[in-house]
Amino acid sequence: MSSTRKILLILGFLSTLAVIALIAVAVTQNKPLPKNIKYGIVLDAGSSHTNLYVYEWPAEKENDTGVVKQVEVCKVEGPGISGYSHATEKAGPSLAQCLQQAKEVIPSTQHKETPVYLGATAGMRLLRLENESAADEVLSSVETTLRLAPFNFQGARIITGQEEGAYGWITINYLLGSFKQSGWKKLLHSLKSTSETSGALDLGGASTQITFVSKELSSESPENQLYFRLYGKDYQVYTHSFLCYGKDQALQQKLARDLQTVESSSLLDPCFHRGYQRTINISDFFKNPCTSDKKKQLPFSQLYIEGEGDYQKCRENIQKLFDKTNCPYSSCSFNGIYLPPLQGDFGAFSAFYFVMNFLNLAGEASPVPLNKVTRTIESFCARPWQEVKTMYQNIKEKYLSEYCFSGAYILSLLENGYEFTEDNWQRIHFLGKIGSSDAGWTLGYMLNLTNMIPAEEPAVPPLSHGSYVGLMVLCSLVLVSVLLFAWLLFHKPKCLQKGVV
Ligand SMILES: O=P(O)(O)OP(=O)(O)OP(=O)(O)OC[C@H]1O[C@@H](n2cnc3c(O)ncnc32)[C@H](O)[C@@H]1O
Ligand SMILES: [Ca+2]
Repeated sequence: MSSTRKILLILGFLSTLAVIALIAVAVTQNKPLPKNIKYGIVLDAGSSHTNLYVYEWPAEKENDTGVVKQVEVCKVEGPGISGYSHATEKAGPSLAQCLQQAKEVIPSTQHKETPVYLGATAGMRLLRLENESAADEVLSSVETTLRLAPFNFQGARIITGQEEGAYGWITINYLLGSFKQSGWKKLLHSLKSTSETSGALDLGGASTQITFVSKELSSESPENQLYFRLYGKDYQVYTHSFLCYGKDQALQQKLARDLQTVESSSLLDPCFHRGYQRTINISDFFKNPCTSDKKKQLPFSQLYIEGEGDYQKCRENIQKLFDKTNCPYSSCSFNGIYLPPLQGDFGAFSAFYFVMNFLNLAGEASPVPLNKVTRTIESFCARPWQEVKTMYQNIKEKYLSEYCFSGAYILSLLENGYEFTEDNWQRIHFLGKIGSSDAGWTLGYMLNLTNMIPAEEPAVPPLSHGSYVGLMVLCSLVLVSVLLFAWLLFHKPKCLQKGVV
């Protein structure tokens, strides 16, 4: 054997060893490690009820977008916490059952390190205006209960309308993947979707929020203006929260107006179905900050409402809630509140979704045109109450009786209030969930408070560890093949030579 051949043989042998070693490394390094999962809990203490959400995410991917997902939602029995103003000590204990459920979902070893936040919205904002000490007592009752739970209590507070709007916007854009990342992921994402963010429309029981990125956002109204730097990109966001314009309080406002002109204790209401009857207690009616400016002495203590089922009249009636007379800015929504030109797509959730979904108008596949939406709500309102009740026996009477009003109110708010038109109506997407997570402010709130959304893009190598090792193995294989080929070519072994038997 010549010495060159010997060297080549040794080289070949060493290369084979190197390849085996590389493959072994690649296999062992990429063995799935036991997952390190983190959890977080947020309680959404809304005006109509409280929801407890449990979120989870892989610890090592904390700063990526779209990794946090909702794994549990628990609806607290009974009213929202503001409904305990006459028995404030009961507000905290009402949360016990959902906290128990969270204890069962989250492994007990993780309880102590799991943060729990409670954010209260418009119901508590109203109670604070009406009776500040009752609001404080409700908050301290829920704080006591949350501190007794085995989790890491991080606060119970009333969030502002601005926060509610902003966190709703962050939630949906985080879940939709609108906050892009660098490198390969960015490239992959840009093939799938546009890099624009979506606006957020939230309709609660007591307030409603509109939030979207606006290029034309001037400094006309600084309180409606927010700046975010997320994953290395700047966002100029417009937001406004209308207190008393959630769907329950809007109905109260409408009734307060109707009460100004009634002559007897009965009222024919076009926003309820024909044959529907409801009685309203007048004594507490004007204590509510949403109706107190319409306070009136009435010669009766109860109001008897009878449905009329007339959509057009109902719309005209509701329209009066939106005062379009004064606008101190270049453009306004209503009540003299600044609104820049509407821009981009919108995700509309909570009651926007509940109502449109019930009426089969959420258009999950493709948006339903505005004229069809109007026609559907009009004919729903015209149906007699007995027929509606028989058809939907499993739906709570409170919800069922108000879908006509709610449908008309949603159209009024969007068309008269924000001035959506036939054209940009199609850019509103009614959504309840995105993936497994509910659309709402809670996820954005937790992402912010746990610092999971960095201002700058996290510095990530373009290749993951696995891809790096894989590429190394591939290159080595190519190298060895080339060596082997070269050796076969120049030193044809005897066994491959023609004529050898
Ligand atoms: O944001 P705030 O104003 O504090 O209120 P909330 O958080 O309690 O409000 P939700 O979005 O939970 O609900 C909005 C409204 O929709 C009602 N609602 C909830 N689920 C519903 C359903 O399935 N069908 C119809 N209405 C529903 C609820 O009673 C409220 O009046
Ligand atoms: Ca809400």
